[in-house]
Amino acid sequence: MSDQTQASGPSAARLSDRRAFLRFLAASPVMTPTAMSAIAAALAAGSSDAFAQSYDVLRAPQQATADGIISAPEQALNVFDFEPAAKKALPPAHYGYLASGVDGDETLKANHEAFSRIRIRARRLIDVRKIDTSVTIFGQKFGTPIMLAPVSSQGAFHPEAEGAVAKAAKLKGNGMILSTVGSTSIEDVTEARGAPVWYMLYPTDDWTVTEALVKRAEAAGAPAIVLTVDRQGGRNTETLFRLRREDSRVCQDCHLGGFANEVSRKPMFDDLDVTKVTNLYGTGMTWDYVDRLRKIVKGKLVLKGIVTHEDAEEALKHGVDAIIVSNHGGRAEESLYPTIDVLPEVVKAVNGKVPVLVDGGFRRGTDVLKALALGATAVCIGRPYCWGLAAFGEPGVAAVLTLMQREFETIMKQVGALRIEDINADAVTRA
Ligand SMILES: Cc1cc2nc3c(=O)[nH]c(=O)nc-3n(C[C@H](O)[C@H](O)[C@H](O)COP(=O)(O)O)c2cc1C
Ligand SMILES: CCCCCCC(=O)C(=O)O
Repeated sequence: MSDQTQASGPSAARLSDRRAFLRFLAASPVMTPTAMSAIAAALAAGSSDAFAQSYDVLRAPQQATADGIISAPEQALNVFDFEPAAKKALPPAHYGYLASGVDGDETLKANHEAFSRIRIRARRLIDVRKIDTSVTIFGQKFGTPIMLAPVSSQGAFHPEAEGAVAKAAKLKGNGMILSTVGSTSIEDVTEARGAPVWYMLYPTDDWTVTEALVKRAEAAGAPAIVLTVDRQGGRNTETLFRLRREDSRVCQDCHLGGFANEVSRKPMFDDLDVTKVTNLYGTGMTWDYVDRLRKIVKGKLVLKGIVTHEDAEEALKHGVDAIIVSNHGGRAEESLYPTIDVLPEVVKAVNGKVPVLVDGGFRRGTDVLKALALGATAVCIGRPYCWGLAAFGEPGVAAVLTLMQREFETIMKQVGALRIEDINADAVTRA
């Protein structure tokens, strides 16, 4: 039996109730209906060790990936398994958009690699049978500190786009941030999530348009407006351009008609006059813009893209309610520090005054634990849930969220943390 399965539930020997055992197995993302029936049959036959007998059945779907690419979400061992499946499912240009960093993708790679330089310190002899992974941010309670980062144009990954993501997030209790340039309106996403979502704002160069976006998001119940501030200078998405060489037709179809046309195809711009919008990213934006926004945002104002203590201090002076430490998943600048490495300086500067979230390269439950130990209130993931979406729609997203949450719960128990508040700096050390 895998350590992962063992850590996630009671062993068969301790299970007196067959139905509870089956419920536990059914919750596994690697479980299929066929495997379930075989295990149920083994149990009904009074097998002395049905769990051990059923193990081969449980693993069978994973062995069935002839080309090494999963063909069903339950075959996945971890979130990385979804990336090749997404690549297989998508046109090269769409996969290239998702996969791309900037220039040689150095920041993108560094974000995840940095986690291996942080080691975990585990405490022993703590009763970890019952743990609580919930977090409350701005009065909103989530079942997990793993939130979904804003990712634009999810219709390029799956026809159900952000709607499928929101349904999976509802199922798994994850908070969600919708991009300005999402393929789905905030009203539809809120309905699918069954709770308000945060709204990520790109600062268009037409204030009337920007103001209308904020008003619409707030009318839909968004408790937070997340201003992204890390795209002011432009970028070179080389990986995307390389893959587009294989697939130029798709991109020409999508991007015909220039920037205003491209923006107007996104539902959040419905009924807005976008003819004056030439830029989304606030090339001329300064802290005055944050002040201006602060005046019109009725709820919480969050800055996404902060990577230095200087800017974190400035953000506090300008009345910002939370910070997301982010380098846009390595899509903003080449050669940046990994976000997990700059998180401590931001946390120190903020000194507990506002929540600090972080994203970039989170792929494992241990990555999440490390960030919380370094002072993050929550973390966000971007590409992993889009891999799940692209490959399998809503069930794919749900499986990604389940796998990351399960790994996180396992490591919480292993280090002896019963609640999120128990995870502190003692849990990590530099390798
Ligand atoms: C395809 C794609 C589109 C994105 N679109 C947006 C966006 O519209 N607004 C934004 O603030 N960040 C956007 N991001 C960045 C994510 O919010 C997040 O910072 C990043 O994906 C986190 O890194 P990860 O993908 O390694 O988890 C995008 C990222 C990707 C991969
Ligand atoms: C008009 C669509 C542009 C979307 C840019 C979204 C983004 O932030 C990204 O990283 O890509």
